[in-house]
Amino acid sequence: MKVLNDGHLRETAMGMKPKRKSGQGAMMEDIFHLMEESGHEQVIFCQHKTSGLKSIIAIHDTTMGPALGGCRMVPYESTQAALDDVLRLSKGMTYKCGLADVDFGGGKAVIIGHPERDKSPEMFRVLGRFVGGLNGRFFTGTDMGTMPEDFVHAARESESFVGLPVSHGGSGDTAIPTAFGVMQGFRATVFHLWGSVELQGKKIAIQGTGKVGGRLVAQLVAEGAKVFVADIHADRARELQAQYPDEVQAVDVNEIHRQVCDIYAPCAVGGVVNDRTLSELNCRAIVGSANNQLATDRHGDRLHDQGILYAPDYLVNAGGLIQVADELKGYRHERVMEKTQGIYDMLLKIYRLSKEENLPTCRAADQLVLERLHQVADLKRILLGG
Ligand SMILES: NC(=O)c1ccc[n+]([C@@H]2O[C@H](COP(=O)([O-])OP(=O)(O)OC[C@H]3O[C@@H](n4cnc5c(N)ncnc54)[C@H](O)[C@@H]3O)[C@@H](O)[C@H]2O)c1
Repeated sequence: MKVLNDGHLRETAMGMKPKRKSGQGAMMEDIFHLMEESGHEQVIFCQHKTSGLKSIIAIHDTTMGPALGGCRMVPYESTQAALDDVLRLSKGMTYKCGLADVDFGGGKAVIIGHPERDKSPEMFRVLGRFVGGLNGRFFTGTDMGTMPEDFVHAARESESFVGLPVSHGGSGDTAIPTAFGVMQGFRATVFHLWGSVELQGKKIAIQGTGKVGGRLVAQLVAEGAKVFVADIHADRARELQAQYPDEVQAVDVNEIHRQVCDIYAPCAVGGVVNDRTLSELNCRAIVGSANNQLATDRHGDRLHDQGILYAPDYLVNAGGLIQVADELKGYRHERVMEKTQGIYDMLLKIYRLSKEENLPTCRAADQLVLERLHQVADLKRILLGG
């Protein structure tokens, strides 16, 4: 088995920047350097002239099973930017699958193009054929810039697609298990800090009140928490305040991370724990659904030094992944929720490991992923007959 590089998930995918040479052939050399640095197994470039498809598929690690990860459509400014993104995101998926205890590895696809101008059914059928050609090594579905309907076209060409509309056999809105998983994160965190899972009276600041954040507000209010909300669409936050005048307070979008509270819950964009915000935080813990909340692992170290408990985002927001992974076994909602509940125990395990070894929680989580990878690799040494 290849050994993953520790950490650096939130750094560039490759850790160290390779030298970029000019001239023909330089790109290929760089790609192998990048793949070696980040531990990738395979990178596939796909292009199709008629439909205009330009896509990169990155398979990071299949020790635990076929690679699984969304397909993003972004008008990247260069092929290199697309490559960097797909390498970073696919590696992140290995870590997410590792802690979510699903039998999948890390992968991701990107399409270079504008989601509003460049899409066509033909483009997604072509993607379907390229993904199908990987013969079950990679499964994909929606991500930024792609919609369940896009993959209805892709699914005509291969069975390697998840997250289709419910009318086409998909499992529906992943925000439901994602929010449920974040609630497990809240409970484990208050239990670790205050010895009880009760959220009654806890002050929780939610940044982003969309599909996940909006659900969290309703669930937290039902449990008696005091909730602060902020959204770049300020009307969304104000509507929630109007709906729950005694429990919810709308806050300026630039102030939410400074709110004096028990838990700060980033549920919008990544990189919110950075050089600027670190000294402005007034929370006891950070637990939220946003991907890549730490600008770099170094910011996770700083949180640890500041005594702020950080729930690793790739564990806490794994409910959506658990749902789409379950589609490939014949979707069962109860099974998804049961597995998502496991986020509670896994987070407590990370908090304990962090305390015992005086390790930042983001590094404790990475360590557990590496242990799982080694365990799975070891059991796969046993030959299956037939
Ligand atoms: N939906 C899922 O299943 C899922 C799964 C895993 C991770 N996540 C992550 O959780 C986060 C929220 O997902 P979602 O499905 O609720 O998305 P969403 O688009 O429904 O909601 C995001 C909300 O954040 C607001 N927002 C955007 N930028 C903001 C900012 N700078 N400050 C405050 N608010 C801002 C938007 O106006 C929107 O209301 C995203 O980072 C997403 O990648 C979601």
